[in-house]
Amino acid sequence: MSFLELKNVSVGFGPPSNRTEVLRDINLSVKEKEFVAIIGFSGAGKSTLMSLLAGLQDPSSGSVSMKGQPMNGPGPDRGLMFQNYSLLPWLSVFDNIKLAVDRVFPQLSKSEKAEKINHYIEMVKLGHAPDKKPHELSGGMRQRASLARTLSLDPEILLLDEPLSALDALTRSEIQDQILNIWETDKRTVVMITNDVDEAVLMADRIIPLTMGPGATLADEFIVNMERPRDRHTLNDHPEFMRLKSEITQFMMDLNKEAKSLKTSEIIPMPDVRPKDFSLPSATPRLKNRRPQPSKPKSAA
Ligand SMILES: Nc1ncnc2c1ncn2[C@@H]1O[C@H](COP(=O)(O)OP(=O)(O)OP(=O)(O)O)[C@@H](O)[C@H]1O
Repeated sequence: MSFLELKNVSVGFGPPSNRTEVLRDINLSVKEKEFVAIIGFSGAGKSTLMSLLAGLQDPSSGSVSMKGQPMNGPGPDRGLMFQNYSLLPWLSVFDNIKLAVDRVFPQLSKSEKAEKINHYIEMVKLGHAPDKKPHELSGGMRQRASLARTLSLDPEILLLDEPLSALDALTRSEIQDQILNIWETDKRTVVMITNDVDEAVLMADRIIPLTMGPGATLADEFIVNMERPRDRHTLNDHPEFMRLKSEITQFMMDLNKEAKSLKTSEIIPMPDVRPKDFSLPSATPRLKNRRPQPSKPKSAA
């Protein structure tokens, strides 16, 4: 049985007379403890797909299920992490996480909650900053606080929606390593959306491209057959990394080219309409009068 499953799912927005089908005929089956990356271009429908997996969006047709049960709205068993950190600005790192822990684990004592919160703060290496407010943190630290909050809910599946795309390359690598460490130690199921081929190959077991929208669907998957833990320092020389990177990049470029050629073939022929001449007969002399006219040379008497 699949842990998470989408069957023939389509999602459309707008009234029937002006409907846009964003996702069409999506089939996805994620196994428990698997790390799946979905890669796609901006605007393809990646966030819509993530909202479906989180239970924030209902499919227009088809079914979404987790552990064999139909998905009914969002729940703490699915930990969602976005590109924007969504921390409450007036609360410290500790209190931002506490807010979530209070909600999901009301039965825990105060000290049990504090232990749990501190455990995840340490895990994401923010042990020096539990009392800091979001505006006192760097982007990477905010994203780590957001990761700690997501993890503190003990979700069965982590849904990561381009969580690192706003970060600089070094911070991004650091948090990638932390996510991988957590995934390797805790062995949770992860679905991550990214637009970065290197990131997908470094982290995932399988990479599934999302085609260009409207009517985006999942293309054939690429299996990442590389031993773990993967060493980012030697990755660029790994033949499997090089092969996958080149094949996936080529596939995505072909998707882009195909989408562009579809768009240009959709040009609607327009009637040959010429604009009417609205100029006033008096306009030219009036304009002329604004400029000082050069005085005419006096003719010799
Ligand atoms: N609630 C909505 N109502 C109408 N259209 C929507 C809605 N949500 C998304 N869309 C449209 O669906 C398409 C896909 O949006 P989505 O945010 O899923 O793309 P994306 O791949 O995540 O983009 P990006 O990478 O730029 O965030 C867009 O054209 C968007 O305008």
